[in-house]
This record gives sequence, structure tokens and C-alpha cells, in this order.
Amino acid sequence: MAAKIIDGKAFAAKIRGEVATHVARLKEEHGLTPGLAVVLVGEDPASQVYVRSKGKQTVEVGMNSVEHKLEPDTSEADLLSLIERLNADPAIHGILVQLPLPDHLDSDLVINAIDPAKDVDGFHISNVGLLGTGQKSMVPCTPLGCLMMLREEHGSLSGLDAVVVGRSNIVGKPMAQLLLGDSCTVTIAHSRTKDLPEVVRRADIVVAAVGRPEMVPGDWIKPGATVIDVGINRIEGEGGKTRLVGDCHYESCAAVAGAITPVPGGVGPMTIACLLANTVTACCRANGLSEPDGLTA
Ligand SMILES: Nc1nc(=O)c2c([nH]1)NC[C@@H]1CN(c3ccc(C(=O)N[C@@H](CCC(=O)O)C(=O)O)cc3)C=[N+]21
Repeated sequence: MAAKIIDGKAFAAKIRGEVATHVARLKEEHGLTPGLAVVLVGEDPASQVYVRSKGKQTVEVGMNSVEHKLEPDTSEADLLSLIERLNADPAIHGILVQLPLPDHLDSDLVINAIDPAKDVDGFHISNVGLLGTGQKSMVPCTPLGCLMMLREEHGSLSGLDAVVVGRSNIVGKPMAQLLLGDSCTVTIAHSRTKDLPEVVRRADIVVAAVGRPEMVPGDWIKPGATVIDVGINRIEGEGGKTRLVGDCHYESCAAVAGAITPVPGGVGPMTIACLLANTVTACCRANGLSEPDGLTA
């Protein structure tokens, strides 16, 4: 059996279309233009690529995009004062500080300095707590994108066995909370998990978010399971060229899974679409307006 390939690129384009419709309505009916500020400290080339593509897509859906590029040796005090300014700026509805930050900056401190209402990454401790208790929050973009694809694929997720491989604060933990919120039976597995292959084999839904290239082989996958591959790893390919691979071994997993997300073109584009969706949601909440349906968890 060959798996259905979940087209994250097409799904993300659909989400961006819905976001654009809401942005147009906010402008027309309320004179509001959602604004997203992206803060990048240092010059990591991969980060610069993401920041550029976020900025481009933000403008394409009709929102304002502001980029702050800071020197790699920027002090914590300077970064915190920029965040304070953005917190106080009524034209800015979403703030994203690109991670990882250089080592001399305390990322927990920096993230928790963002106004939770503008924390479109959903990384502030208030948003983490709200999500964990089932209250309205800003939901982290990558897990939100994964949830949207899973709901589209399955309809109801109720009662399904879900295994999340990886326990990071940005993907694994919030992903597990969202799956639990949709009534899955959730296991969080990680590098110390005993009998990892056996644990993964139980799952109707596998979300791989460990950051290790092609770590999950097809013979760990239950036939017919849905595989969501969050990994984006650049590895050495043939002839010295680099290529992108996920955390799952695509060929072998696709041979047994019922459905699978490719890398690239799966979770990555959905992450950016959800960032735009979160910015519209934040703008609506900030102005006491009803928020778009279907763009939140
Ligand atoms: N505060 C913060 N929030 C983030 O959301 C965040 C971050 N920091 N730091 C860096 C990571 C990385 N990230 C990606 C988003 C989309 C693609 C994406 O669209 N990738 C394309 C391929 C891109 C390529 O070809 O390199 C795809 O998967 O199809 C990739 C990576 C968001 N991140």
C-alpha cells in the first residue's frame, strides 16, 4: 500500500487565502491592518531565509511586516527594550523573536518579556499554561499546523493512539497538549524511551519532532497510520549537494503509512501559514472583534 501524500504546501496556500479574506474585512469594516514584527538577532543564514519568507508571505496576505535585524552581539537590555517598544505599539499585533538566540541571551527571559497577547509563537509561559488547561491561548504555529492537517485527514481524532516523538517546548509538548485536547490517547516518546520502535508501532498517529535525520524507519510504522514529519534536516546528498530530509525515512514510511507529510512541502509551509493566522487572531482579540473560525485550535 502506498500512503496518501498530505500536501502541506497546498493546504498552507488555502489557509493563507482565508487569512487574506479576514485581513481584507478587518481593513474594510474596521480600518485595521494586522501587523507582525519579526526580530532576528545575528546572521545565521538559515534563519535569514525563514525571516525573508515570513516577511514576504505576511505582505502577500495584506498585513504589515516589520523586520528588526540586530547585531549578533546585541545586549539583553537592548533586546528587551525593543520588545517593550513593540509591546506598546498599537500597530503591532504579533511579535516573533527568531530562535535560537545567540548564547549570551537568555531566551526564556526574552520570550517571557513579550506581551502574551502578541506572542504569536505561543511560547510565553502564560500561553503554555492556558493551552495546558484548555483555555483560550496563542497556540504554537508548528503544532497548530500539524493539528489542522490531522483533523483534515481524520475528521475526529477522538480515541486514536498518538505518539509524539520529541519533547521540545516548541513542538513536542504543545503537540501533545493539542492531541489530548482532541481526545487522543497521547504518548510522548524521546531519546530515553524504552523500546521506542514498539511504542511507535502502537500509534494511529505518529508525530516525529526530534531533529535527527531519517531516524524513524518504515518498520516502526503501523500499517495505515498517519505520519506527520516535523523534521527539517539539511544533509549531505549525492555529489556534495545538500538536500532536505525529515525525521522519518520517507520511502520506507510511505510504503506502510496510510498518509504522510513530505519534507519539504509538508509541515514547514503550514508553520508559516499558522503564524499569519495567529497574527490575525491576535489583531481581532486586541480589538474586541470576533475571531476567524477554523484558524485557531
Ligand atoms: N520563534 C521562532 N518561531 C519559528 O516558527 C521558528 C523559529 N523561531 N526559528 C526557526 C524555525 C524554523 N521554521 C521554519 C518554518 C518554515 C519552514 C518551511 O517552510 N520550510 C520549507 C522548505 C524551506 C527550505 O527549502 O529550506 C518546507 O518545509 O517545505 C522551515 C522552517 C520556523 N522556525
